Order: sequence, then structure tokens, then C-alpha cells
Amino acid sequence: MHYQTGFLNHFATEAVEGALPEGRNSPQRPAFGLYAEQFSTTAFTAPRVENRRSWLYRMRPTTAHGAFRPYNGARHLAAPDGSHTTPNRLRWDPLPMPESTVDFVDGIVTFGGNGDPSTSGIGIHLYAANATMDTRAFQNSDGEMLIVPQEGDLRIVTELGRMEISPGHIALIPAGMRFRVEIDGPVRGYVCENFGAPFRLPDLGPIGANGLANPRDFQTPVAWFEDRDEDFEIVQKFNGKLWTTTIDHSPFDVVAWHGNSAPYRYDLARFNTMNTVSFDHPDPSIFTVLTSPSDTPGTANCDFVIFPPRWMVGEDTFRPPWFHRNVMSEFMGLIHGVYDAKEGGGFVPGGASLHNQFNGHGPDADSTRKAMEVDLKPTKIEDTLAFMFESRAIIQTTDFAMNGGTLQPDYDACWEGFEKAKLPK
Ligand SMILES: O=C(O)Cc1cc(O)ccc1O
Ligand SMILES: [Fe+2]
Repeated sequence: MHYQTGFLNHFATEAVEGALPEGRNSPQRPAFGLYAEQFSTTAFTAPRVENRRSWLYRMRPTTAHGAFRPYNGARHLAAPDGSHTTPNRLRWDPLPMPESTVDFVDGIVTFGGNGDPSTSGIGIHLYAANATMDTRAFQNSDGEMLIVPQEGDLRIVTELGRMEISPGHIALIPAGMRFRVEIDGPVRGYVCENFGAPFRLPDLGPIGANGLANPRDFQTPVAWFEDRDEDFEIVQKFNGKLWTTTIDHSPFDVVAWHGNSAPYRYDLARFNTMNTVSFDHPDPSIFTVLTSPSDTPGTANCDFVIFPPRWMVGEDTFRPPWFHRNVMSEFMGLIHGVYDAKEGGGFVPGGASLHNQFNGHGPDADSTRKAMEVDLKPTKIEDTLAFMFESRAIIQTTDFAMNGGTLQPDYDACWEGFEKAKLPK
């Protein structure tokens, strides 16, 4: 598979020579009888630096379809209704792999979210699937989808081209874009669905012009299409619910495109991690890969943050994450290895945790004891990759999250047994 590089570049690509118009977007007769379609993921009048749109040249207009009807698959994809929201710290075991045949769409399980699809907020989902998609495509009209695989490779076919991702990579599918997920075996992972401002790279402030996720490491597919005249199901998520319709050809019939609203992938191993070289554990915002800002400066609708392998060198420092109460709500997942705040076990690859607004969390008793006793030589935290979806709004949980069978009953117990401080008499 081939890629174009750079974050939010204005790309131009054609799968057939001569398919991409030169010098204009909508010529009277595009080459070969293709149809021009503008795909807008920001308002026309969004400021230039925010503006995202692409021009697609396709074999048939997207408009050629009948009415969408309610879709009854994906039984655990849900919009949280607030009835299960809790201040309690929550932790989940991984989703079991499905026993029946389940593809990526039907394998999506919503754990939580906030806001609403027509303004801002996020949806938090896990997926577990074992079947590939062929004559089926998914369109999420509610938000862009940040896919974080934990187990198994995904080949993601989108209207703008194909990309492959393995655990340790992420992929981003713009809101409204059709895609299918091809797999060769069981897969599992996480999805952050973003209803707010599209994810972008964070400002670097005093860090300077380089560092964290560098723009050139983001990869966008080149144009790719298939010419298939057979029935394809389009499943659409719209206002929290799923809808379905059938068209008589493949939706992946875009022969050429140009623009800056496009899918991309990123290898998290490329993240240029910053940390202290003196003392103290810096705020985890230094590990932000992508951010969806809200209208309050510095207060994100969603930050996507990772905890990658890194050197720990802080002197006279409690090195793991400190104890914390946070106005922002924190949902975490683990791709592989051990997370340095949870050395006592229980936070396992494929599992998840939630620390909602202002509820105390931090290192478990085991990690705390070790971190206070350890000889502070430089050490490398290796073979680990955890991440966080951090949001300004309380994360509401779903019925599945609370009653679906993976919630651990005893998470609070990991913070038992701290010795009381002894004050001088
Ligand atoms: O483990 C967590 O919950 C996330 C987290 C990480 C960190 O480095 C500092 C604080 C914090 O809450
Ligand atoms: Fe925190």
C-alpha cells in the first residue's frame, strides 16, 4: 500500500492517469465521465487554518441510493443516556472475542461518552471482531473515528484509499467517510469517536518547532478504487443510532481526489517523547498525540495521550503518575505491557479504566510502595504502551459498561493498605 505524508497536507492523487482535473474543482465534464463531489468536514466558512474539505472524482454520485432504514446489528453500540453515570472509579477486563461471526461494525461496543453528535463530545467504544467486511461499508455521520488497535492487524479500505494498521499504530477516519475493515483473524481495540472539532496536532509552546508527534510521520492513502457492480450495504451512524441501505455498486469508486480532509495513520513508535531531565513527574499533557480543542482555550473536548516506552531519570522524584483529582475525565486503555501506575495488576492489555471528573486516582498501593523505596537510578520503562482519552466533560457510561460482564467488582481495592503518615509528637 502507498501513502502520502504530512499532517493535514493538501494532497492530490489519482489512481488512473488523467482522472484528477487540473486547475479547477468542478469542470463541466470531468475526465472519463467521473462525477465531482465536495466532501466537507468543516463549515465552508471555517477559518483557513481550520478548514477541511476534499474533492472526490467518483464513478457514480453518492446520491444514488434509497432511504435508510433502522439497522438492528451492532447491538452494543449505544449513545449513553446518563442513567448509568457514576463517580466511581471503574476498571474493565478485555472484551472476550466473539463466539459467532462478527465484523468490525457489529463488534463495536460502546462503553461511554459525553456531549452529543450535533455539537461536541466523544463516544468511547471497544471492538472485538473475527470476520472481515467485504460488501459492507460503515459511515459515521456523528464524528470522526480514532481507531486504536490492541490485537490483530486491520486493513482499512476508505473512499480515499487503503491503509494498514497494526497494534501500536492508530488510524483516523474523517466523519462521514465510508470505510470497511478487512481482517484475517480475531481483532480487538478501542475507538474514540469525536463529535467536536477535528483532531489536530497540539501546539508545542516552549518545546519549539519539533517534537511529540511530528507532522511528516502521518500517512494518508493514495487514491484507490474498485469497480464492482454488486449489492453493497451501507451502515450509517446518525445521531447515535444506526441506519442501513443497499446500493448496487461499491462505494469505493473514487478514482482521484484532492484536498485536506482525508484518513490517516500514524505509528505511535514515531512519537518523540519529552519528559523531565531534572525532577518531578510532569503533567501527562506532554504526551498528547492529538487534540480536539473546545471553545475554551486549553480545555480539550478530547486529548489523545499515550504513555510510550521512555527513560525515567527524575532525581528525588516519585516517578509514577502522582495521585490526582482532575476536572477533566480520563478513560484509559492498554495496548501492551504494564502501566507504571498499576504494577499491582488488574489493568491488562485490552482492558480499560475510567476516572471521572474530580475522582481521586493514581498509583495503586504496590506501585506507590515500590516507587518510594526504589533506588533512583536512570531506568527505562520498556515494552509498554498505554493511552488515555481525556475529556472536559463527565464520561457517561453505558448499560454494557456497567452490566455487560467485564466490569471488575473490586477496583477500589487496589488503593487499600496505604500507611498513615506519622507526624512528629
Ligand atoms: O494514570 C492516570 O490516571 C493518568 C495520569 C498520568 C500521569 O502521568 C499523571 C497523572 C495521571 O492522572
Ligand atoms: Fe489523572
